[in-house]
Amino acid sequence: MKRYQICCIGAGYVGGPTMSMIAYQCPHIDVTVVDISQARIDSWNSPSGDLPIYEPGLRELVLSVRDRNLFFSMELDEAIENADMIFVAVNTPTKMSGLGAGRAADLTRWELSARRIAAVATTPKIVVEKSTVPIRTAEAIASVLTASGRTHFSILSNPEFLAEGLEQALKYLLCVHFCKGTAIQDLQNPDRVLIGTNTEDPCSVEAMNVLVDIYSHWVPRNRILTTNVWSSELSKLVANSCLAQRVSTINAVSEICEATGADIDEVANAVGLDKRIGVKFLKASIGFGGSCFQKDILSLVYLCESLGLDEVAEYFYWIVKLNDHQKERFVFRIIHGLFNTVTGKRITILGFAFKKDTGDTRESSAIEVCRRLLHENAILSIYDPKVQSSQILSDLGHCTRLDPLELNQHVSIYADPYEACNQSHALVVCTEWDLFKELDFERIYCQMEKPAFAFDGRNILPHERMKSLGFVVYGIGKPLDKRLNLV
Ligand SMILES: NC(=O)c1ccc[n+]([C@@H]2O[C@H](COP(=O)([O-])OP(=O)(O)OC[C@H]3O[C@@H](n4cnc5c(N)ncnc54)[C@H](O)[C@@H]3O)[C@@H](O)[C@H]2O)c1
Ligand SMILES: O=c1ccn([C@@H]2O[C@H](COP(=O)(O)OP(=O)(O)O[C@H]3O[C@H](CO)[C@@H](O)[C@H](O)[C@H]3O)[C@@H](O)[C@H]2O)c(=O)[nH]1
Repeated sequence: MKRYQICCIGAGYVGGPTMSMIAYQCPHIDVTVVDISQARIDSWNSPSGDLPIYEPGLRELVLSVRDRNLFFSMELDEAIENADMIFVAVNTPTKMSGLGAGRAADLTRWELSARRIAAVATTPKIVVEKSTVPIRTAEAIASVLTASGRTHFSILSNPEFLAEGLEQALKYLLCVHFCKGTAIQDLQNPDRVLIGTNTEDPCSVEAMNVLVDIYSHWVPRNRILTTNVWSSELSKLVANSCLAQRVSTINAVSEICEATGADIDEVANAVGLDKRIGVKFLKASIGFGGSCFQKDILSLVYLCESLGLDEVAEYFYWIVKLNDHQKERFVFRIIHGLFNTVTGKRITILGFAFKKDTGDTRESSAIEVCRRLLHENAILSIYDPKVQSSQILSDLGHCTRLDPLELNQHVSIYADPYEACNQSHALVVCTEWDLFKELDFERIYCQMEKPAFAFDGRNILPHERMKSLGFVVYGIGKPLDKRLNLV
């Protein structure tokens, strides 16, 4: 009997991990992940397990199913034709030019994928929207797919809610055998899986049931929500906007704290203990990053503007504006703190990823902090335990437009945090890596120029201990150190 065949177009942060999980949980299904990037596919197939994405536990998961019922391939047409179900998990970044530039999601890759499916498929397919897309995309894609009239397509929306990094991604994706502790509990109880379909079309409902069955192999049935397609598409954008809105709210409050002497962690705790509010996503920071929040909020803003809902658009847009403001004011604190000039001063950047436990730098706040400091002629020493040097240089080259030679004169990347701190005027924490909490600050203090400054953009360092060693410490939303120059 022919085994059920799934194909996923897009072997990225979503396609790779989610398909690995389906393959692991459903050994009776063959899953083929395809991509146009040879480098990505080669990396997913790397014999040493040197995957294109760093995600704790992912390597073990992939190695346990790769070449059993999980395959990574460049043969798009073959995988599409063989598939019963096709997930589309290509990137949908913000448009950079043309109509809706800076707001609308760029659906070029999605449409290209749909056209490829339409051109190749000769047997009925279930097509699953895994990428985050604007509301009514499924409708547009249906027109592209059905135009050829060669076969039948059922289109489902199944937005992905996984968050990168250990705590969130593992809870959703990774299984009992690869991780221990609370992640197991969380894994067995993912918040929800959302499947949107055209409930008036019996074929679509049948397709939805097939997808529900697949998820039911490891997700409790009451956590699998089925809605109409538009609710599903909109829910994804709204979920990210709500999460980001919490971060922007607490970051706004952090500025009030600094102006008044209140402590942001105390306030967040007091507020979050109200069960109606909850403690999660109330950690003040240098601003949210990552490939999703800003892009998805802007997509929602664009939708509202297109619908003439200007006040609603403005409301959501302020989440992003506040985020930009938070990054800007963090850099101002550094410059003012260092006596209003950082020219020629060595500044150590601790962490470059957009959050801990990932090597992903997309929209990382560290990029903007570094860009502004480089603009002020600072010399940067950067350390991140997971981000490749080439990625850091590429991100900084892109945002500063400095050529590699100029960049090399201003930026050094270190594999050791202590070396990165040598002869530095200031430590700047951009990512909340756990290892930063455990550093030997006495040793670091001795290596640094005096006065030695620490600007903690994540409030993870031991501030009081560091102050007693002699550091001048700034924490987001923390009572200000009297030794900080606040002019
Ligand atoms: N990263 C996350 O944590 C996350 C979580 C939930 C949802 N999402 C959404 O999922 C989608 C994918 O995000 P990602 O982070 O995996 O992106 P990504 O950039 O990591 O991966 C996308 C992949 O698609 C490939 N691709 C692009 N066009 C293609 C085509 N025509 N044919 C074949 N392959 C093609 C690219 O080469 C790339 O490898 C986005 O819409 C994103 O908003 C991302
Ligand atoms: O209290 C908090 C929580 C988060 N952040 C920052 O917010 C950003 C996003 O964090 P997080 O949401 O944990 O990571 P993502 O991997 O971007 O995941 C988000 O974006 C994904 C892509 O759409 C969704 O699937 C997830 O549900 C959603 O959490 C990061 O820079 C975090 O440092 C804070 O500053 N304070």
